[in-house]
Amino acid sequence: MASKKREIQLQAVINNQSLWDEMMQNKGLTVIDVYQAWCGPCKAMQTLFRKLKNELNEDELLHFAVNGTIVAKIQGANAPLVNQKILTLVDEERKIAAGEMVRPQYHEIVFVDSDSEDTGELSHETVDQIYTIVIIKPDAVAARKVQEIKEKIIKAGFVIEAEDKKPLTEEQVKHFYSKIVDQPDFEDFVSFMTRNLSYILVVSQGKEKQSSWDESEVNSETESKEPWDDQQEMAKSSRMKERKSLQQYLEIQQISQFCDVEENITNTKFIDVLIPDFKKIRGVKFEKILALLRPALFNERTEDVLNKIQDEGFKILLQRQIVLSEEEAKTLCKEYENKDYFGNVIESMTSGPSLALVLVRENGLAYWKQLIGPSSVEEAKEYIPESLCAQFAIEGLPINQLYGSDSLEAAEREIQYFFPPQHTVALIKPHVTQEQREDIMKVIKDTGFDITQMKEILLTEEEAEKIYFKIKRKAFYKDVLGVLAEGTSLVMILTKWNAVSDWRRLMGPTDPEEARLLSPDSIRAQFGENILKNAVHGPSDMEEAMKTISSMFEDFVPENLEEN
Ligand SMILES: Nc1ncnc2c1ncn2[C@@H]1O[C@H](COP(=O)(O)OP(=O)(O)OP(=O)(O)O)[C@@H](O)[C@H]1O
Repeated sequence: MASKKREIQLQAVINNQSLWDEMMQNKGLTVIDVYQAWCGPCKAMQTLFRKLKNELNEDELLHFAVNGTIVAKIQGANAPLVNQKILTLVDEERKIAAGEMVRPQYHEIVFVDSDSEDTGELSHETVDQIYTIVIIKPDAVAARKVQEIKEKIIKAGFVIEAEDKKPLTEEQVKHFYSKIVDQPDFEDFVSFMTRNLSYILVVSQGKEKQSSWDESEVNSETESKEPWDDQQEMAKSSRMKERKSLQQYLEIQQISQFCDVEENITNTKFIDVLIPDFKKIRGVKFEKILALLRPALFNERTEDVLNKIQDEGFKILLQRQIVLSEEEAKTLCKEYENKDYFGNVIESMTSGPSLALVLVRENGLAYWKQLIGPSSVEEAKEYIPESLCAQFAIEGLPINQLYGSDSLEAAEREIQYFFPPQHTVALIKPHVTQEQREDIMKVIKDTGFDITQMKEILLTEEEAEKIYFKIKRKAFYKDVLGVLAEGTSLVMILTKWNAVSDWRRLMGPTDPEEARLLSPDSIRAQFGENILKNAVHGPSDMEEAMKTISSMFEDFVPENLEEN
């Protein structure tokens, strides 16, 4: 570390174009601080720069533009973030100088005048958070490690801001793994990553100061000797640093072998390449709940209730009519078991079909509870007349005609119970382009399917038979084989309640011409060319689905399989 007393030239003032052009010729990393002389926080930033310059002792390195290209921008006097960014970039420059890494391809950041910045156009360039991206690798996804890894990350106090399960595109692999693109087997690696499902997590630090797993204490004595104005801020930042290495935590938990991690990301552009709508979804807590319209309400006012539910911003993911058994009714009416009318409640609950729904919305659990109101109609009418309980009360029935899960754990249990998952197979045929494949996979996910397994395969005659055994004797079978031999197909296991018939509905009629007439939103209508090149395939019943799954995915063990 440099002596604190060493005289250094901290900064050069740039106040005209030619000085700017000259500065942009600098070798290495240049930090450019744009500030107003009267601005308080900017003075604190100067202190931070002085400290970093002293500690790093890198006259050639401490800049924020690299070889004439602006590579990052931080808005506001956010000392910890600037500190972190500089340390990361300097570390990168050192590695490049030592030949340990190749210089990344920077995308130059364009500066615009403040008017256009006010429109928010550029706000995606930088963020006020430091993120870590975790890619759970395909073999770990196939081994169903995702849930365990996510739970551990959350338990350690980190926050999962966004997540997605998909095969990465070539561009995404090259972007995330830019540091290893020169390795000899990189092309094989790209092909492995693009043909299999990865799970992407964008993680932030969370608010906790010290998480339970972190036993390393910061030496506060050393820190208190630092004479800097903003030493409190710096000490806090360094304490955060102690606890925040997700990579370190994954290693301690012995799960780092399943993940690739990129830490200290302060530029959402990097994240956008992997999760394009990150800005929109970050921090948004979409929650799935089970809701129920009890028989009397279902019988009388279903449409009004469903409209109201959608007006309140809920998406109805799944719905089914179900006549409850006495035991099921007792479980769902537990809150009334001490009331003298409990017997009548159970009688009415089992008297006809209820409507079970899976609803999803931001903060869905709390929102639904508040929306439906109290459990008794009397209380609702007196205190919360706008609640659904009061508005949709049924004459002579004292209880809330709507039910909702009590907690997210209960919701998960109840959804599994009322909507047991089923597996089916989806095949995307070779004529479908990469771009169309991605569109189809998005439609599949948006319709509530989980893509549980996936493989890209050239369907030889022998492999094709595992899927098309039912039409082996048809006259057109040879033509089907011909279409499949034209290139690789994507074969997936899709999981969801009612997966077999819902997938067939989503595919649409066999002939795309007919599909465009009868079901214009279906996949075959949108992506099919003719009856042979009709984009996708799916089994016609459970038996065919299970037979295909067991022959195409030998290691796959179905989970919670529906018994019908
Ligand atoms: N009359 C036909 N002429 C040519 N090809 C056909 C004909 N009927 C079906 N096919 C092709 O054979 C595939 C399998 O036929 P099948 O009768 O099983 O169709 P499906 O059950 O409607 O659709 P899929 O099985 O593909 O989900 C179809 O997807 C289509 O590409």
